[in-house]
Amino acid sequence: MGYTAAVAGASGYVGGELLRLLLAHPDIEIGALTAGGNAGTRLGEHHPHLTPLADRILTETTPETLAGHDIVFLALPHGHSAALAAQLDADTLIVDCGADFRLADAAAWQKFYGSDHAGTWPYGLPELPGARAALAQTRRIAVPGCYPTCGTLALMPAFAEQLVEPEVVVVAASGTSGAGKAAKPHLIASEVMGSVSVYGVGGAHRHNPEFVQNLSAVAGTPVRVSFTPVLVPMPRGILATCSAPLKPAIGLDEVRAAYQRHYDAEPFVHLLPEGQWPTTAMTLGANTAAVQVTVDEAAGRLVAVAAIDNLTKGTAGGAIQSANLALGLPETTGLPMTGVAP
Ligand SMILES: NC(=O)C1=CN([C@@H]2O[C@H](COP(=O)(O)OP(=O)(O)OC[C@H]3O[C@@H](n4cnc5c(N)ncnc54)[C@H](OP(=O)(O)O)[C@@H]3O)[C@@H](O)[C@H]2O)C=CC1
Ligand SMILES: CC(=O)N[C@@H](CCC(=O)OP(=O)(O)O)C(=O)O
Repeated sequence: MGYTAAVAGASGYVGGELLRLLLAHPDIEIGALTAGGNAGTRLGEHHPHLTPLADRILTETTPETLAGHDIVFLALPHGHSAALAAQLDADTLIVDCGADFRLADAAAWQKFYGSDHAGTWPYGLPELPGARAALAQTRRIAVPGCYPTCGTLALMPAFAEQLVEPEVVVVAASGTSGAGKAAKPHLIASEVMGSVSVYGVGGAHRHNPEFVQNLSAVAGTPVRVSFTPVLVPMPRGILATCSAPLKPAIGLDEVRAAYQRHYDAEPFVHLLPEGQWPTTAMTLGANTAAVQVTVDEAAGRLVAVAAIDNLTKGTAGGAIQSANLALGLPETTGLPMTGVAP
């Protein structure tokens, strides 16, 4: 059976990546493509790489243009999803790539996003314990932030198997497409190109509460997270380096065995052979996460590193992976396992 999908925000980076992946999806046909100020323009003006769709005209983003599809992917700035979702059929599968429905803690939402909390939808990270069952029964999906996808996958087995204390440090480097295509003051090309910089330091980044939510749920106890994002001069990719104090008497063999138990059967999470470390390049354009873990004996810490493509596993690919589950399709349908190199 075939499904139709509308993409709202089709002129943006996430919209473009959704369309690249949907063009290869055997069960989903691409329907309406919408935008904001760029409504009325050709898709090819924004995504010249999407040749088969180049002459499609972007329409306005309204409940009417999005209605009548089986699936609606929302790739819009934060704050737009609730009003649109309220006017679409309850039967429509809505996959929100924005943050509006990710957090369960209304106070944390208010603190980090400064607006009223819209609500909470099932969280689209299928690798988390219990997530697949929730996604299989929902018509509403909140796609995770790209940093939390990467860092949570790096640390999940350590918390699921109680190997570490609930105190985490995450330093994650991202390419610039994570910020979207709209001009931002900290993304002036001549300054970004020749430098690496931190931002959102000291617990200020809005992905902090998302990390806390994910890791605390897995650990079954509140986890404190110190997260520092780093901007690097490349278009795509996130590399998260994460560490936490090991519980007494936990060694490398036990740590590796735990990661193997959790990830050996995961289609998109690749635990690398011992000694090989993730790079963003190995995940470029693929819906995969590359993960490695070791023990720093002198420091008494577990160190885990994960790499993803922020636009693929980090957003659009993860969104389609979760949508596949909600539609009852094989989870891997239409999603690339292989990247692009060099
Ligand atoms: N980039 C990433 O790596 C990730 C992004 N996300 C989230 O995905 C969403 C999309 O991000 P991204 O593609 O990077 O952002 P972009 O800035 O690249 O694209 C935003 C899209 O939304 C449209 N838009 C903007 N304002 C409005 C409006 N008022 N009404 C209707 N449409 C509007 C834009 O249309 P127009 O061209 O007409 O302005 C464009 O199509 C965001 O919520 C983002 O936080 C989530 C995880 C990772
Ligand atoms: C490099 C960069 O700027 N990255 C973005 C995160 C992208 C992401 O995951 O987006 P949302 O949580 O907004 O959906 C940022 O730090 O704001």
